[in-house]
Amino acid sequence: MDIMQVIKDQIENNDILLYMKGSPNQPLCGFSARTVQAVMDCGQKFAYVDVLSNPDIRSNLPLYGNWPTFPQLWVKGELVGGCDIITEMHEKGELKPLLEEAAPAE
Ligand SMILES: N[C@@H](CCC(=O)N[C@@H](CS)C(=O)NCC(=O)O)C(=O)O
Ligand code: FES
Repeated sequence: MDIMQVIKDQIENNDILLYMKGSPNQPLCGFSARTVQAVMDCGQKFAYVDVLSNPDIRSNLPLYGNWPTFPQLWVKGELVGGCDIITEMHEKGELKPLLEEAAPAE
């Protein structure tokens, strides 16, 4: 499948999706570590893609979303931001309500 279609499917099929370096339990960069910590603090389930083990996604997602770096948090099909934006939103108390709104009701 076309890589842009793979990315589109991932974004459309996961309401909370974090593209990061490494995994939530083992982030492999400080930017990804800080971001995944903020997301985990909010207590909702989320999907992630490790761009270090997916080089095609690493090289093409920046074109897809017009955002050059990782991490990238996508919520309900939209790019919310990277490390700076997500940690700032978390500090302001804005991240948790956004993720609660996006998460499927249990
Ligand atoms: N200011 C950025 C910091 C993230 C950043 O600079 N990421 C770099 C280093 S991890 C990156 O993704 N570079 C492109 C690449 O490694 O493919 C943010 O808020 O997310
Ligand atoms: S991997 Fe070097 S700054 Fe993220």
